[in-house]
Amino acid sequence: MASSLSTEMATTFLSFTARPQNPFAKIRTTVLPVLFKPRARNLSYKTMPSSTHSEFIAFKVPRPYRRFTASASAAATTASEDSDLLTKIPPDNRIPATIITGFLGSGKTTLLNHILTAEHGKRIAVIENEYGEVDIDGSLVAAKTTGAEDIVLLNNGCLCCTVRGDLVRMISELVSKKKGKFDHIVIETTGLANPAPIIQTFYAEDAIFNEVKLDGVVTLVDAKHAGFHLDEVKPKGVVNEAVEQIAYADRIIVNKTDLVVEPQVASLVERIKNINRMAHMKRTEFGKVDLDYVLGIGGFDLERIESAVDAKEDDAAHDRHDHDHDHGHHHHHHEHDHEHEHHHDHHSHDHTHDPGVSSVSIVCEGNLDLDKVGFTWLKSPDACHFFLKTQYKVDVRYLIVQANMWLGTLLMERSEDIYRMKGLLSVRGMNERFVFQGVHDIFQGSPDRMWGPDEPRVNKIVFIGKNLNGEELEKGFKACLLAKAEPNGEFIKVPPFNTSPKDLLQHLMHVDDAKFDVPALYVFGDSVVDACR
Ligand SMILES: Nc1nc2c(ncn2[C@@H]2O[C@H](COP(=O)(O)OP(=O)(O)OP(=O)(O)O)[C@@H](O)[C@H]2O)c(=O)[nH]1
Repeated sequence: MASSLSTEMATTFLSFTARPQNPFAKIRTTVLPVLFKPRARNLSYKTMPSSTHSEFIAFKVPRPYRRFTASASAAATTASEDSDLLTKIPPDNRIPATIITGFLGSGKTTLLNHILTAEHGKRIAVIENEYGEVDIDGSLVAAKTTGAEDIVLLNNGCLCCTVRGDLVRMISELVSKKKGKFDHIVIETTGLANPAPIIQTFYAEDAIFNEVKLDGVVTLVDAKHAGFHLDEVKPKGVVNEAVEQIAYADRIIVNKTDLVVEPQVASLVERIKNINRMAHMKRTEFGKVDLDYVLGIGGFDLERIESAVDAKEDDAAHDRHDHDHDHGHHHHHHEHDHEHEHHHDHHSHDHTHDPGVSSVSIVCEGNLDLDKVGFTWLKSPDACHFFLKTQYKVDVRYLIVQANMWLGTLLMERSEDIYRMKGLLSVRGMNERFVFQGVHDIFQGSPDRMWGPDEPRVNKIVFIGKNLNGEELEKGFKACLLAKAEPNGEFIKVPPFNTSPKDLLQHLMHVDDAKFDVPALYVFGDSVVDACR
């Protein structure tokens, strides 16, 4: 197998309600925020298939429900013991899947046909979601003579609610029966679908997660009618699908621009930006976009966080116009002073408490104190020693055990409201940028590339969600920044050596809580050990 187990370290995304057992080949340390929800105490686990995949996942619940979870698949390995783990990120070979969503009549099928008829060399499997008895879109889709490998599956019912299981089944079947015959899956939802549960399916269902990766959510917006749908006041507790579809998007296509005048589009664009400033946006007629705009987005890839936190409308001509309208709402702008002035930031965002769905972005320079922001890496030599005794090749620098403060608490208390978030952080003592992203209570974080020698260490976070209070978020975040004088911290390096998951468990069991703040753990491996105490 791979020469280094490090290349097998896996798994990042995990829902608190699901098991972390996905062997997709990425080197990651999963960082979980505090789990203080009752359901976090009902995590279910199962044995990892015996493989060389290895993962380590840690999170902690504060007392009295403190729970530390470590997960590692047992992996017999002859891995070299180098510590250069995080630079060896192997390709993610899972099949990418794109969700196309958008309100009724916004142009989803038109875009899909454009995708299917364009020359891109990809073999695409389509899952059509037709709500109701009659398969209308099915007959409209793939107007071209599709290649032999184009596969269209139809699902009657709404994928987002009643028949999510159907999606799992359809994708599983696709993978089991047609794997190798297609390169990409495109899922067209009904116009009334809320994308959240569909997105979550890709993380909550092992059968899918192990084979398919969510590439992105593309939302079509009808330039003529969207305003009306966005305005629609729903009864309490009922979501406005048009808003939700925009909020979860990685790409927003403002379609049917031929039907409206420019100022109308511009005002719609502003409105969309207030909901989602993370997504890239384009204006189109008949869904005519370059295909790489909608396929291969990497919307959920940590490697691509930067483009999301710096998102802007992709159409330069329209950017010009939009700048004229920039009144600081949700836009951030900052200048680098190149003196690494801590806490130096110039930014603005919505300082009002928006009860609807909106975006808040925080941009500021400075180093974060992980203890405060919500993560702690092991600082004591003992702790390093202990963790590096594993064969799991966890780089202790990134073994983040304690998740207890700002971000953790935020996610714990507000996960329902936080639809999506992405961030790029400068952490004390870490030479790499730390990137993270989340969808509700699914959270993923990892070190990314090194900071450049002259690169200002600027933190950027974008939240999209309900009831966001920009001022409060900013205050909470800034409280995590180190005081200016505080040194940049040092990593402790201890050479790793091997042990089995069981030994790891035993060791952890005897670790003093006070030292590690580890009240309990689970180890996943060839043998599952539940050591909750
Ligand atoms: N004028 C104009 N019409 C468009 C454009 N894009 C799509 N249409 C038309 O709008 C109608 C609806 O487009 P579809 O692609 O079926 O929309 P949809 O989102 O799939 O619709 P539902 O399946 O009902 O949710 C069709 O008649 C399209 O030809 C556009 O940019 N301009």
